[in-house]
Amino acid sequence: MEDTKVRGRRAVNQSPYNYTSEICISRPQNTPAKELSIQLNTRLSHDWSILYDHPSAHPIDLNSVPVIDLNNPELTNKIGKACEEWGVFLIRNHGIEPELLNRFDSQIHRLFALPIEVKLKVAKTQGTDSGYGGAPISHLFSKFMWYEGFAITAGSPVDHAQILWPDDYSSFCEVIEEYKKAIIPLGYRLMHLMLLSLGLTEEEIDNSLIGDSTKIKNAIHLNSYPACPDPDRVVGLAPHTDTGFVTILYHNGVSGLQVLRRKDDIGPARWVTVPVVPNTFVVNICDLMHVLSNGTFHNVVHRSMVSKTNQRLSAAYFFGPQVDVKVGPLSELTGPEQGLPLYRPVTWLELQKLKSTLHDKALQSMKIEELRKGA
Ligand SMILES: O=C(O)CCC(=O)C(=O)O
Ligand SMILES: [Fe+2]
Repeated sequence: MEDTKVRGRRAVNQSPYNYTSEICISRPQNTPAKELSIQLNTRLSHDWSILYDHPSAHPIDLNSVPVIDLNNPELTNKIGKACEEWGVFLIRNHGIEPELLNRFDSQIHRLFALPIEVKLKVAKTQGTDSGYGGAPISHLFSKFMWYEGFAITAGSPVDHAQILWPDDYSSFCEVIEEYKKAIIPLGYRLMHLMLLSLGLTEEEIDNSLIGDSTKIKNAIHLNSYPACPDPDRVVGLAPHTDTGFVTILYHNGVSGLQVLRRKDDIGPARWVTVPVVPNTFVVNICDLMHVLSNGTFHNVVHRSMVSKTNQRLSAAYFFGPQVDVKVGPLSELTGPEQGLPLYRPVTWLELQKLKSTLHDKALQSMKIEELRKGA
């Protein structure tokens, strides 16, 4: 027993696996992959001490993440309530074929199963956000995460896929394309329902930026959390909120995602494990949807934990505004009767910059009340 623990601890303190995280932030444009890998391996620390910042909910906490059937006749209300109370919910009967999801899953698995030398050929370089690398939020934390990822931000991953699989890159690209085609309408449908639940009319939604697809942009992050010998001392993806409007998350059925439930009548703030329910996606409310809803929807803090025995794979599909689009509280939700706007408008890029310096205080700094105090 003791022996296993010591082995586990050593594995966590010394570079435990044969690939490296944090490639994206530290790889200067021309560093050879091998040299980079050596540099990173000497400074790895995956040992997190802040994991127990909030207690974990009892595993059978009855008050758990809502599961919403998209065929429910009360759908709009259910979605509105889940966005306000939880900022996260599962959706079933979403219309995406299990067969497509199986093929998507196999390709994610195939990607991360490649040897590290091959994956490093498509490592993100400074100033780019597509490709293989560490956690996109790694610059916010001093510890490394038990994570490797592959980001597809600008259209097709074909350039990278050709490098990864010179002889068979099309099966990866095709499935990514099919997945996007299926998930994009689902994202729009969910955002539409969210605005309906806030009381906007169909016409108001059509005239809002959610109704204008040229103003929306999206990206996929494929995530891998390998099995870890000492899972209680590492974190797969550290606590964060997503910055865009909405994230739709696919995962391979290995538990690990946790959301921070706010203090309520039942108890103090606590980490709640998102249940694994077959044939569902997880939907998260992100920062800019919180802003758009003038604070009504909860941008949920979440993190990923890792398993001792199973690799966890996930794919986050992010919907957000185009870089130059300013997002502020919807005018329909503010006024003499509803109240003043809580936030000044920002672009997605601006918010990302604020988060990289102010961390979880970024939204606070955009509060109009806060700005008045400072004036
Ligand atoms: O893998 C997960 O469960 C969560 C991923 C996530 O939060 C993200 O990609 O932003
Ligand atoms: Fe996230």
